[in-house]
Amino acid sequence: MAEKSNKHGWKALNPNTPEPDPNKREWAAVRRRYEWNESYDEGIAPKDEELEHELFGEENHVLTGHNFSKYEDIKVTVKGSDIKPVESFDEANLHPQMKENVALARYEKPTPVQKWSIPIITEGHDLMACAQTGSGKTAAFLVPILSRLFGKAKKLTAPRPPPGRTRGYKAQPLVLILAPTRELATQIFDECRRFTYRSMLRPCVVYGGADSGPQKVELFKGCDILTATPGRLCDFLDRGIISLARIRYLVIDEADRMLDMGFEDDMRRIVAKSDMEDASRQTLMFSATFPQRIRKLAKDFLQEKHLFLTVGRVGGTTSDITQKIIFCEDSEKRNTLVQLLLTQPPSRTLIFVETKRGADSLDAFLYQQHFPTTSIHGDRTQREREDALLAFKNGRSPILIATAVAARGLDIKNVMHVINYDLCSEIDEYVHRIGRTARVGNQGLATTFYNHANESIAKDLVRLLLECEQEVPDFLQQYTADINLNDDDDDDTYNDNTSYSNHGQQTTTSWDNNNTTQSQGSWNVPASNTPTNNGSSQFKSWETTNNGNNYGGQSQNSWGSPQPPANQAQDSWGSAPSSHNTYPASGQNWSSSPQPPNNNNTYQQNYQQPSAIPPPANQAQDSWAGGPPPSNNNFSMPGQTWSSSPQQPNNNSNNNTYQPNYPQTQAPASYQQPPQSAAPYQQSQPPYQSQPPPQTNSYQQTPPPYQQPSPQGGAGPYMTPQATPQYPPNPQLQYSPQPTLPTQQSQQSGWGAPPAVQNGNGWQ
Ligand SMILES: Nc1ncnc2c1ncn2[C@@H]1O[C@H](COP(=O)(O)OP(=O)(O)OP(=O)(O)O)[C@@H](O)[C@H]1O
Repeated sequence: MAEKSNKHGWKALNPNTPEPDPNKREWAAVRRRYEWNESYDEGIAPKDEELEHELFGEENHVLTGHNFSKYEDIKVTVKGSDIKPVESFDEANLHPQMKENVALARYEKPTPVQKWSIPIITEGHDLMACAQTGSGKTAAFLVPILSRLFGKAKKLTAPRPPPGRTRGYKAQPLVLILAPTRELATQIFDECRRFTYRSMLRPCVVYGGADSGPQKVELFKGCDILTATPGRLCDFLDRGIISLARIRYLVIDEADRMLDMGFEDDMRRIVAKSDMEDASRQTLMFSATFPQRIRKLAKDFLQEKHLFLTVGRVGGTTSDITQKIIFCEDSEKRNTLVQLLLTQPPSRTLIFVETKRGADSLDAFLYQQHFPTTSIHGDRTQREREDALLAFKNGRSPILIATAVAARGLDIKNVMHVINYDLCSEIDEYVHRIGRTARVGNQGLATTFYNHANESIAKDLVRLLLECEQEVPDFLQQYTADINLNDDDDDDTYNDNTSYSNHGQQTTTSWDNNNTTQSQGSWNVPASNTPTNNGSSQFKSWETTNNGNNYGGQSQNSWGSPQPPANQAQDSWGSAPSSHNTYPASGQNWSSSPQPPNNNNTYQQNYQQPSAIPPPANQAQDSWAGGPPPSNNNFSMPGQTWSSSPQQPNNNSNNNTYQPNYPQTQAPASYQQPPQSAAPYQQSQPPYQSQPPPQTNSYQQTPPPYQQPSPQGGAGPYMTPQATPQYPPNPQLQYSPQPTLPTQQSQQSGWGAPPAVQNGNGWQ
């Protein structure tokens, strides 16, 4: 969406960048790559200055940040073999052309994942590697693979067809790189263009949504390194346009996503049912997150003696991202977002929403508010998606609103701020989303709008905040109690137990009618939802569930985490607890709630302990419909009995209150009265609050005047000069103290004050 006008300092960072000419736009697949000529001698192919500038020009690439050296401190583990890491690219024994390309890319030192994966891949091992977002995983596989192939290219590559004689010709790549999104596939293709510069190897990309014609034309010019999204690749395999018979390296990027539901059939088609040979193939998997159940599944694709490399905790994130969580009801999100943008120096900002419609509607809203926005999501045409990304990259639209389609892998210079307008339900997705900022040692800010609908992710989120030494806001403090940061889930037991545990914790406490069960939420799986073995021995996944809800096909719906996503819980897990219900730590009694139990139940420590413990609302709904609680349901603390209710518990569980003066005549004989001494559970018990407690650094009644961000403040070369805001933020809604983005200054001097949360005017 084009910029409307600049009323508040936010404008296109590069306002003069022209909109793409619709007649001249070309697909990413046809971007120029180095074209080897048979007359060249290997090793001394001539330069192509224009292409070299396009591929390696500084303006297009993320440069290392101040904290690059902090990578040295991250713990690395390798399971499977003794490997000696390389400490420098010089030590890595790279092909001279690769050395030169690495230098052109300005890579001075390898990142940890590169230090280890270069020797692992060079020595011929299969690999599953997990390292933080933005830590150079793409080069970690491309550099050693291509370097090894450079010397053998003549021998290994398929002969090119004579021009115009492509009938019956099949592209036969040596390397296949699979990626889950079209944008990521084209980005990896761009990296391939860089690292194959002046070499004999020719990279190509195939991905859905774009014309297949130009992709085919490129394939028929020669394809040695193929990056693909699974759907389009399967299409080309079926049509006999591509053969995988020559594949030497299979790379599965974002492997946890690729092996999850949605891609499973395509992955089987590509790996198991194509002409790709197992014996001559080295398989490499990379991601920043790798839930245990996927690791187990991944073994089907790897040699038994594969290595497992982890840099930091699996699924962890970098401390270079300052993470801020703001309590914000849905109805206040737009308001909050505008104020948040107004209190930040304009800079490249990525806003994540949950739905495609939500993306369109927020895009339109911000545009009305004169913000230079654009959006990317699965319902936009591929042209629109590529244009949106380009506008975001070149600064014409420095605010990009995106769905999960942009969560993984995208590496865009100077994304300074990621805003989770809608928080996702899985922590791994959160890790990928916020990982679009703070790459290779740079700093970034991630702001997340949180409310009761997000409670299913709360504990994982708090764990991540604690692990990265981030501030845990008061309204999330309750989740800190039973988090043990030493409780690492990396233990890769690969056993055949298919129970879905909480990030690898093996204990799954089943849900039962006795709510004194205290573990972090698991449940008895309804019979029709049990994991099924749908084919191959290892491929155990959740199939279509009851109630017509199909949880296949979307990663956020895969049941990797122990709690079903909140909004689906009510559909298919009628008899299971809602993920809104949070249960206190082991050894604790039922902790109390600042508000009466309802569908958004949170149970906070400081609430006065009721004597009888009410069941969470929708548990009650199932177990207690139509009558008083049966005697076998004991919801009380040890040693106590269930207190009675003033009215017959009814089907509408939200109205059920359980108080001691419930007429005994309505209770079955076995139903027990509470002990005389027991205090009743009272609805009016203070401190009832419908909103979380105000923050200590909260809204000031008399805020200081709006401070224009300092002119030096800026996100680097793409910063706009600051204009006097003609549209200052509403002081009633202003953060205090002012939050700051990581400007060059603050990168050196540490962070500015975090965003505060104010409690007036419905702002929470
Ligand atoms: N050794 C290095 N020195 C400097 N920059 C590097 C180095 N290795 C990679 N980079 C740069 O770091 C950025 C991030 O790399 P890359 O996109 O491969 O990260 P990633 O680990 O795959 O991230 P994600 O998990 O988000 O996909 C890229 O711009 C890349 O060019």
